[in-house]
Amino acid sequence: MDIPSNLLHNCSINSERQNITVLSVMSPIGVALMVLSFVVLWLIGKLAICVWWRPLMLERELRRQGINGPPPLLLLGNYVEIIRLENIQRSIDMDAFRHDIFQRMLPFYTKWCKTYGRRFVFWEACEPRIAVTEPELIREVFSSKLALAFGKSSLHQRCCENLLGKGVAMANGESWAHQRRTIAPAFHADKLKGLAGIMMKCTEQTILRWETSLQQAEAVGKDEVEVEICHDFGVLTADIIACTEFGSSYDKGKRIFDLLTSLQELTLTFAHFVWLPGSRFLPTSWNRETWRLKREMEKLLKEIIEERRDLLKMGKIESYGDDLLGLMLTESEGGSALGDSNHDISGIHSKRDKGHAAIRRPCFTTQQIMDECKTFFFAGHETTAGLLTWCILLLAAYPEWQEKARQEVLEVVGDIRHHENGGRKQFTELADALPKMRTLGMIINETLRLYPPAIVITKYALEDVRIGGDLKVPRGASVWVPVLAMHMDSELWGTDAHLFRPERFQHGVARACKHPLAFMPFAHGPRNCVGQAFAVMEAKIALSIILPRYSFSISPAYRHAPITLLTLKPKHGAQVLLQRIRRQKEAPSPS
Ligand code: HEM
Repeated sequence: MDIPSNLLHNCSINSERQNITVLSVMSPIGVALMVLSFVVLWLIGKLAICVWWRPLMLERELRRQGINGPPPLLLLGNYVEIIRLENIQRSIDMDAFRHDIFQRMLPFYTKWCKTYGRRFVFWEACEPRIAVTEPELIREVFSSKLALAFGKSSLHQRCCENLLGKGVAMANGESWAHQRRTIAPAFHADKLKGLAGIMMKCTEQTILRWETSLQQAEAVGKDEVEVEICHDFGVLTADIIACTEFGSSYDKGKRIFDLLTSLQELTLTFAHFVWLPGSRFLPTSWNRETWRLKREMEKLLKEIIEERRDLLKMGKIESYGDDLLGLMLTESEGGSALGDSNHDISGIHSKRDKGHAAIRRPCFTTQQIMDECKTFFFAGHETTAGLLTWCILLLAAYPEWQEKARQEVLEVVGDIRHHENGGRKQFTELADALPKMRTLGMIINETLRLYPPAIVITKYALEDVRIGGDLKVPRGASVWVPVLAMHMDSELWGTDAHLFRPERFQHGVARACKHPLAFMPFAHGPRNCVGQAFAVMEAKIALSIILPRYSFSISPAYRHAPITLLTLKPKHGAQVLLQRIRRQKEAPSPS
């Protein structure tokens, strides 16, 4: 049927008039309210998907595969139970310097393992973690093949946002691959040798402080003094990383690290609230203090970066230098101070790599350089301080190993204080001699086995991943590897797994236990610790300077109570008694 055109015209005029009337009737406040309610509804919908719908789907998927676990609470997951069990353990000290600390450190794991088997799921807020201990599965998760499929979860990233920003340790996918390629060569053996001098000088500073205390004790007729090495090694490793990162800009670098330390303390205190959606945007006193510290720290970092750029522009320096900052600055301008950046992670080829050389090497922005600087400080400071602390505590408890290590150092490099005027040659000689210190290497490995600074490693699935043929890790779930449990597993290490026996490493790491990958203090694969060689070199240098000069025994004040505060630490500090070693035939000083 034909509709007369004038009728249609009249109709459309009428509806337009109605629309205009509706809109003109609504006040601006009404429009704003309407928009606001849409936004609120959208936010509620999004929140419901994140905290309820998606976790529900993940839980169903895992249950379908026969992976069960303790029932999670909405929003909190199993946090309440985890914290409750941890608090019980933390409130008591151990009765002796025993090393079976696994039950103490991961009480919830031991409990749920018994109920649900070794492969089970638990929830940190809205994120499921699948506990996995089969070495072959772990090998696959750490492999190059899956390096881009696993990464860091958003909860993890939120937790560390103020400390690490989007640096390599928190990056995912292609962004991670680029950052890793760029920084990895800075940690290669040839570059590290050049840092031996800094490591020696910083250790000398620590020793100077001990000397002052010893002289005061000797003045009142005592021949030993108590030192708290957890603090002292914290200062030492912070000094080393500040010098190696910023070189000549050390003073400002030190101030930055003080700010970062305060930021870390704040973050740790309030870490339990990070799962609350939006909590980090609220103007609470904690957030305001965090923002202030972050602003001040980034201002200083920018100043250091700009100063270095200006010096080069004015021709006062020939290159950006070979401290870590210098290497990254060269890269930021498209240079190649870091050389061919494909070493460590060969086998990972992102989509962009193929054929696009220009895209393959995008430059670092100033923000990225700042985030990398923060990352090196955090990743490289407490971890190595922990290694040194536990190592000296163990040597204090096992004097026969202390003496073996001392004799080895004396045989390989002698008492290093006699070469203080040796200059650069002496530093490279020391760096070259480090691999010969095999006993020290075995002691360091055994320390890292019993007291690994990172007691768990979590790998978040950025896409659906199938591992071991039978396990599908859905996107949004994580594989959770209890490193400490693997290191203490008597099936892998034998019935003496809980004992300090450095000799188990005498034929190398691969033959120390039944599976070559069961020892993983630095993780494995392309996303392992980029600073591994740096850390071992630092520890060996510090020990080879300290051991020939002093002997250690455990102080009666020491209470054995390991806890995790980012890394594994002694809760009440690490008090040892320090005594000067007087050798009968002191070699004459070359000076
Ligand atoms: C005893 C000392 C150290 C231990 C036990 C250790 C352990 C680890 C572990 C287990 C990881 C993997 C973490 C994960 O995937 O969740 C890691 C990553 C990392 N470590 Fe270390 N670390 C140590 C020292 C250092 C040092 C000295 C530096 C730098 C100066 C450093 C820089 C890094 C960086 C940048 C990453 C992230 C690598 C990436 O995601 O590609 N670490 N470390």
